[in-house]
Amino acid sequence: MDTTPASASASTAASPDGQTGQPTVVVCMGMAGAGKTTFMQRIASHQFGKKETPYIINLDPAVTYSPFQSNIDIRDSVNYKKVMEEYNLGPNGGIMTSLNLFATKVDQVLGLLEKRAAPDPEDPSRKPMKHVLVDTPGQIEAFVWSASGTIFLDSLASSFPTVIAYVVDTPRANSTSTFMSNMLYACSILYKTKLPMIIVFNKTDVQDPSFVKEWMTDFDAFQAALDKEQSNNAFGGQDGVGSGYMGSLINSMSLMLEEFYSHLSVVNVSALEGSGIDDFFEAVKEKADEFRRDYQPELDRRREAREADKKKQREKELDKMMSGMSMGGTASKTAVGDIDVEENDMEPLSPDEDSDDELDDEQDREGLQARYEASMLHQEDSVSADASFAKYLHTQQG
Ligand SMILES: Nc1nc2c(ncn2[C@@H]2O[C@H](COP(=O)(O)OP(=O)(O)OP(=O)(O)O)[C@@H](O)[C@H]2O)c(=O)[nH]1
Repeated sequence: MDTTPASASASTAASPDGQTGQPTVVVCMGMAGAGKTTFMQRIASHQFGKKETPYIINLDPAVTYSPFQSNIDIRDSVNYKKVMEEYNLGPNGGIMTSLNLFATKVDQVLGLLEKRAAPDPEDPSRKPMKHVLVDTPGQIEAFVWSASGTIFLDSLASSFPTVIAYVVDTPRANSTSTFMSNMLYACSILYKTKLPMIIVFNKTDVQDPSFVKEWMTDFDAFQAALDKEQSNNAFGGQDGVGSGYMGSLINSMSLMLEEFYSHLSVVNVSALEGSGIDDFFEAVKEKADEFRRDYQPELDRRREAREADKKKQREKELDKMMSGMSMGGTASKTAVGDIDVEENDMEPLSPDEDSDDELDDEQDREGLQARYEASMLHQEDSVSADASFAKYLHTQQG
């Protein structure tokens, strides 16, 4: 599905200071209980403390208590409990269906964001927002692997630099196997979303995070930890068979993940105590630059490819139509000619007149082709005008 909004090119628009002047969207993800909501609250209050009012979006329909006020909250539009009742769904199905229902409003969400990101003519002193913070459901799969999650992420990324903050529960990642599971999960999110990622090791007030850096940069250190766990029979299995298999699997995966690690930013924070938040925003800045440098051209390339495909398709249809017309033209001319001759009592055409007619036919064809192309162009103009108008309406409504 093409979710590229009309404003896609806005992401490269530069402000007078040479910066793009656009807010960066930070999408917080993480397994249930990793501390996403606490982290969201912490980064939001950090921004308020710097007099940089963030724009907050909550996409978790099932959250019962939110310690911060959201500018856009899925719960204002969709009643998760009613969705479960009406569609006879369990919790995960309820979240996915609520997200699907809310995805129909993605244009409105973008309209509101764009309105808020643009200067306000009525209040020229208003500071442009720097960050849009998005909270997502703890059931990551319901968001990342659902159509609606893709629609939200693609739409945001086609309008603003967008980065993923993947929050990890550090105390629960201190064994090689849980660490590896977390990293594989993060890797699959990166692979699916194709967006720059920051891994946020949270709860560092209760777990020293130094092992993280060691395991991610030093293969021997990871190997040593793995051997230690294996010798304690941490992976189970009889006569060491299970542990041997797990050990070598984790070992090969850690080699495979080396490339993944090299593309990540890693920060250690305590959402509860507030440490590491400056480092986090430094990483966001870096990743936003990376988005503009590496991801934006790819997004633009994909959009251009889609447009080239559409153009090719139109040309194909035009060719089909023209060849249909030339066949139909001959057939109908014969038929009409026959009737004309009979009904109007006209003389049959002389060979000379016939060849003149072929020439006229050719000119007609060229003229028709030109008119068709012109009308297609006009249609394109009116489509983009419609899109701009729709966008304008959204911003007016917002
Ligand atoms: N010690 C400590 N506890 C934390 C930290 N961050 C979050 N917690 C605790 O971890 C628990 C889960 O935190 P939440 O913020 O609700 O986690 P979540 O990822 O939003 O959870 P879901 O809403 O279930 O997806 C809570 O008891 C928090 O107080 C931290 O930095 N340090």
